[in-house]
Amino acid sequence: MSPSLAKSGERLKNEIEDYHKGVKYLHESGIQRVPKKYIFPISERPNYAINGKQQASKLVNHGIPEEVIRSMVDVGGRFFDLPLVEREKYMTTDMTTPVRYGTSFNQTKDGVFCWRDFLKLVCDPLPDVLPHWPSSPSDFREKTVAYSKETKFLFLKLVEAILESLGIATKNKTKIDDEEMLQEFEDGSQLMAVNFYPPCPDPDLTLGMPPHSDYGFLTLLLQDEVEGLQVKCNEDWVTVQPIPGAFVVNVGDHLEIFSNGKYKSVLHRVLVNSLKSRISVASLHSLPFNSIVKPSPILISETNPKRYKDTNFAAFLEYIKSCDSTNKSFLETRKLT
Ligand SMILES: O=C(O)CCC(=O)C(=O)O
Ligand SMILES: [Fe+2]
Repeated sequence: MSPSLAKSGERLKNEIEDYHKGVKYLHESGIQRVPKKYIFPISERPNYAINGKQQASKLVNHGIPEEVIRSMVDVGGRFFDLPLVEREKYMTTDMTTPVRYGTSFNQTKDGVFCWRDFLKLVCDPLPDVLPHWPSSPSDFREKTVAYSKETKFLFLKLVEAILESLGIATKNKTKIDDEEMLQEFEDGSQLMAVNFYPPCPDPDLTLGMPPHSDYGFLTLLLQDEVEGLQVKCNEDWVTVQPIPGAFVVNVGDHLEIFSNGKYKSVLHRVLVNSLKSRISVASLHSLPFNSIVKPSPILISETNPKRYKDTNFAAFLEYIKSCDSTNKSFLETRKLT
């Protein structure tokens, strides 16, 4: 934990407590919420610009209708506008529930809370999880289902491109193995995190999210027009400028393991600001929950030995329950020396 976070713990503790009692500046200060209407210039032609050397890429021209994207940000914002009695129905420390409303990064472990609330939704299998999702706002499920389906489809397109870039699958998917592999991703897990960062009275003293990498294969991240996301490039933190309607594609730990280190998961964090609230929607995709994630055997040879241990979700969940899971620390435990 950085000293500035620890300091924020002393300075902001009372304000944070007030915030989690549901008071929040947002309702009292009259600060304008995220504007709800944008124009999203997404052209028709798909153009998947994924480059093996990049860890986070912005994806435009992805073909997801602008209305689906706009509605997701809008309905996500309206969920966080609900009275606390409505939101707190979904508060739980049980990480295995299909819906979880909470705060900070890891609520049960963080000594100092980050300036972020979240709603996490397990998206598969949809018929099982949907009845657990919030029923308020009344259009929440409809809008979120549409968004989760579109992002899943986009994820599969990206996986095809990534497998091809690694020389694992062929372009025309003529091999049975290729189809089986893609099927596994199709049956894979999807978790959505809707993040809400209220205006913070002293943004220099805290963070919206601490430095971390996402555990999955890829994250499709949608941010509204308020900046805050930063990725670590060499020694610098670089702000990822929001482009309306574009996705930030973050490589997660599972892809780093699967590619035996050819793709590197991206370390990222979120800054907050004193003026505007911010919303982001992260769609985390990976293999099925019970699958073993391991370096692809096709990429392993005598000259290119296996660099990561096999892992699974259970190991990850155990880890985050017991340790501080920031700074790519889980991935470090998976490395073979
Ligand atoms: O709010 C953001 O831009 C990033 C959110 C994020 O990193 C996450 O949900 O894992
Ligand atoms: Fe993240």
